[in-house]
Amino acid sequence: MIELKNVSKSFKRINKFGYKKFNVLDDINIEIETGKITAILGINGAGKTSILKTMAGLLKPDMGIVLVDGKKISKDTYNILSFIPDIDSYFSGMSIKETFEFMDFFYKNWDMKRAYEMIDIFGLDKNYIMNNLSKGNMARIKLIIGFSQGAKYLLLDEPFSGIDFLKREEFVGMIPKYMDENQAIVITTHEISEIENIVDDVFFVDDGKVVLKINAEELRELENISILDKMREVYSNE
Ligand SMILES: Nc1ncnc2c1ncn2[C@@H]1O[C@H](COP(=O)(O)OP(=O)(O)OP(=O)(O)O)[C@@H](O)[C@H]1O
Repeated sequence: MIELKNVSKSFKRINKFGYKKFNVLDDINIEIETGKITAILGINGAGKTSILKTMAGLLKPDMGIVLVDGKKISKDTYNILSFIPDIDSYFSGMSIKETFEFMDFFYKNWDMKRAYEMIDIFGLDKNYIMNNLSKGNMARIKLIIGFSQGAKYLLLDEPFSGIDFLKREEFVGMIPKYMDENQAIVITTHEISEIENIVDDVFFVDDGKVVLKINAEELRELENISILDKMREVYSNE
């Protein structure tokens, strides 16, 4: 389990009066359970990426605590967390094959068989050069890298940006297909409709706060409404 307990983080922002502190994360409490796909949902600037970076140990909270399997983030926890960022900054001059070889060297649990299986499914060629990839193919490679690192916790920041409408269903379907039961996947998104069918827990984030947590199954059973409807309800009450 990943636990964020009373996590707060602020940055300084410059304005005409000088610097002003503003809260990016404000007393966040989140639990990520294994065997589940969890979505962190919110509009632009809500704090989704900051939450993911905090889970990955890349952003240090000013207050509160982050526990991964009951332990504070350390070198040991890095091996069980895989953070796939929104930006495409991978190894620009390398081919896909060379990128995989680099990953194999770097990550002790790298699964080369899985990586090649996934590029076949996506119809990619291992000799493609990374910086020539289209946005959609880069998104696919990032998903492959995430799933092949063999990490228990896979943190995917906006994984669907760049994937066109027609291919999204196939792409989204790969996530539960490749997920192990003792793994947990966290996805940030502002478009819940595309993952509505695969997600278990959803944390609605607004202005650095968790404003609602729902379980997708319970929502369907108890309220008989979709997550998208719930999202409209939450954000229209502002
Ligand atoms: N290092 C930083 N320094 C200053 N401000 C930051 C920093 N990182 C994030 N912010 C600000 O914190 C707020 C939340 O950013 P964050 O990237 O977490 O939001 P988000 O929900 O992921 O947004 P988006 O959907 O646009 O990616 C934004 O206002 C952003 O400008």
